[in-house]
Amino acid sequence: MSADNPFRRTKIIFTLGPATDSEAMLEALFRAGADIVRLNMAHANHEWTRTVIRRIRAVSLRLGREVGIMMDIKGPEIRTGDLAAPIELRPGEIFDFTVRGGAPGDSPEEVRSVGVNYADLVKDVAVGDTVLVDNGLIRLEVLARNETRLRCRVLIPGPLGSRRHINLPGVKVNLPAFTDKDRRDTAVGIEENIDFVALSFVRSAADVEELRAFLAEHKSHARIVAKIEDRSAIDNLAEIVRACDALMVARGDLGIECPFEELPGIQRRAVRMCLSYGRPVIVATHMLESMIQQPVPTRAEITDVANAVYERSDCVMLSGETTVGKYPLECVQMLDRIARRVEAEDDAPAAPPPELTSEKTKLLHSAVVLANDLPDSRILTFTRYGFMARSLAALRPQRAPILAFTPSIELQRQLRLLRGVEPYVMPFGSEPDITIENAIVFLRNKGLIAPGDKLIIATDILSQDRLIDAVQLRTVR
Ligand SMILES: Nc1ncnc2c1ncn2[C@@H]1O[C@H](COP(=O)(O)OP(=O)(O)O)[C@@H](O)[C@H]1O
Ligand SMILES: C=C(OP(=O)(O)O)C(=O)O
Repeated sequence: MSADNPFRRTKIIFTLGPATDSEAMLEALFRAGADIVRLNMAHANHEWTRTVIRRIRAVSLRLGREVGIMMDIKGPEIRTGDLAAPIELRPGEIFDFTVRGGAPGDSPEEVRSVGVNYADLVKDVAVGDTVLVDNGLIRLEVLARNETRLRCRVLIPGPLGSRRHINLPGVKVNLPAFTDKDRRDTAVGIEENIDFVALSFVRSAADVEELRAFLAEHKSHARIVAKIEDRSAIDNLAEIVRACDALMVARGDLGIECPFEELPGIQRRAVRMCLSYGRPVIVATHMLESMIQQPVPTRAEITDVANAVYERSDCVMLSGETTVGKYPLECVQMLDRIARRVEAEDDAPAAPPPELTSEKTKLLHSAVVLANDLPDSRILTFTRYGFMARSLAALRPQRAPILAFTPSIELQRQLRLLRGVEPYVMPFGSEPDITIENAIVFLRNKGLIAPGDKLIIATDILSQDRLIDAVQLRTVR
């Protein structure tokens, strides 16, 4: 397909923050092709959350481009508290992490300190252990501990800002998978009708099931994204992939919790496993990190993004680049540009399909085989619950986009996550044939198909009063 192909297959997620939460910036980012907005609940209060969700919906409506909203809840994540101003930690400095309101009274005047959101930190960590702060940028060694504080020595110094993430590699943290804060955050998300909940530090399938039960109890249809971030997630990868609706390779934390040289292999294995189970997969963090400060990425970053596209991930994700970065719009444009270019030249042979268990998925597989055989064809499908679109996306057609029609706006937003799927909202007609005809007229009016184009239509059709599964080949007239 040509480089001016209107359909980018790889989807773009960006994290919302002060750099991007204005109406004007949202509009620019949606026009640039952003598919999903992520809200990181480590940094968001409920008032801001509600305000920005409503703003996103209003801008979507105005532009006629519905995007998905992903609420990223923090799970068993340990963070430092708020600081009025960053503390510049010095090499060799003695520094306290305090819990249960301990210190400053508990610490001598010359020892500086910060609060931590996890009271049992002082129990889980032993003298001699390493504490890493802010994605591993700052390193401390534990010298002593009591009920209310950990006393440490700074080994690798740096500036300590507000709500910095603490990693304790190898330490089994005794926090629940789905915390009270997560429940409160998710309840707000459900009220505001979010499309995805991303659960941080998923350690087993049971963690995903706990969130699923909560969503069901609150009658939410939000899809669950399991973030794999540590060693237990890697050990239990297959069961987590089976339990979730999508996986996120959260490389920020993975690169700290596991030896960093293992990260490329872990990414490759996780993406392949998702493809083999037909689960969507997101590659996240540091994709364009240098663009937080600079308007152009490094060559290595360009290649990293391309690699995620070559691996056939569903989505690539931006974090600091769009929360606090100087060039958020340029970052989305850059991902768009790299993905389109790589997709245009990707002529790798079709990947082996995921295990096809039902007759219906076998039929859809035949539709994808046909599409791969017909240059410049498009797949059309009609989906009420997303099954058809998800199954087709999982089969990774090589070039043909999957144009998915649904009567549900919620489903349209959720389908934005899927590689190769372009979702459209359209009421369904009284008979499948009428719906297909309406879809073709819609696409022609939008200039998305032209006479002579081949359409492979995967849907059920009415035959002598019976609905039968069918794959049709039509040429646009
Ligand atoms: N809603 C927000 N409000 C203010 N700052 C934010 C927000 N979301 C993210 N940030 C800032 O952007 C940085 C990078 O974003 P992200 O990767 O989502 O966070 P983190 O690395 O803290 O998990 C954060 O460390 C934080 O300083
Ligand atoms: C996406 C990640 O999680 P967070 O930004 O929430 O720490 C990550 O660690 O890569």
